[in-house]
Amino acid sequence: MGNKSLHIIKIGGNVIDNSENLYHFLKDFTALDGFKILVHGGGKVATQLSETLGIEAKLVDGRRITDIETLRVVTMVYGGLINKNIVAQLQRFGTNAIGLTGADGNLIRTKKRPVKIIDYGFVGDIDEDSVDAEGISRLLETGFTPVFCALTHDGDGQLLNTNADTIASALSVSLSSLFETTLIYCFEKKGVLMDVNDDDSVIRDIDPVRYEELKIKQIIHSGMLPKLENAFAAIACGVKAVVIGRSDDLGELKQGRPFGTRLSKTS
Ligand SMILES: Nc1ncnc2c1ncn2[C@@H]1O[C@H](COP(=O)(O)OP(=O)(O)O)[C@@H](O)[C@H]1O
Ligand SMILES: CC(=O)N[C@@H](CCC(=O)OP(=O)(O)O)C(=O)O
Repeated sequence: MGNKSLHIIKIGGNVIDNSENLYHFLKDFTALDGFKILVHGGGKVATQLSETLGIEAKLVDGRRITDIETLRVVTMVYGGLINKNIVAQLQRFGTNAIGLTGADGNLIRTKKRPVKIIDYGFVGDIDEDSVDAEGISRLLETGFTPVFCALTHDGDGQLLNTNADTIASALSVSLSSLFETTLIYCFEKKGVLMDVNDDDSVIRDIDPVRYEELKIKQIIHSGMLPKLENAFAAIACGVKAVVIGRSDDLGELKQGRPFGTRLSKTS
């Protein structure tokens, strides 16, 4: 593990969809010290545009079935609309952002998900060789702040749709060999909650044993399940810390105040 600190921060569709939240988040992101990478989703916006275009959005366990028409939509939405807007806003705040898919610079190469029971279409699965940590490190050292969207490629000319939480986790694992890496998942709630409707019920620490209990009691469900699977996979593979919290509260981190839910390897 390197001794330079790196924050990898992922924002989801609900943050991107709200221009005020996005503005505040990007301002706080700019204020964070050290090396930084931003990863964004945008599933909500892609679903909205698909429906406007008369293309039915199909998701199984939070993963989008990406046929050729849907791939065109997500390429426009993730790689174009959302990515370029975020980059332009970060430039306004003085962050020298560079917007990337995994195809750019061959930085994230994936394999099309094999068809088992479900055919996910043009969805890319990340493996241990997918991320070019050295290439990303060179960008960071040159002064750029990479902004990755949820698109990767197979090296054979095909763009693939890859879940943004998984990209953030894979980047953090791979870059842990070069940096002391913290992975932060930002979304619209204050953290992992005991009651999903009560923002004052943040669970401050979760280890794998507690996670299993919370799953059985169905306190954690839907989109939070793959997020936590990705998060635990990251800390098991050398990522220094994983935190899940509200995008609006990112400033608390800089102030050293409690922020969201922290995941730990053991209790
Ligand atoms: N215990 C929990 N605490 C907080 N959120 C939860 C919990 N269980 C399920 N969720 C759901 O998980 C969602 C976050 O996952 P997801 O929609 O995939 O996030 P993102 O916005 O990053 O894409 C929340 O909007 C919430 O509805
Ligand atoms: C394969 C797959 O499911 N890809 C995701 C990528 C976007 C994403 O992850 O967006 P959020 O973080 O906003 O959910 C999708 O198309 O929904």
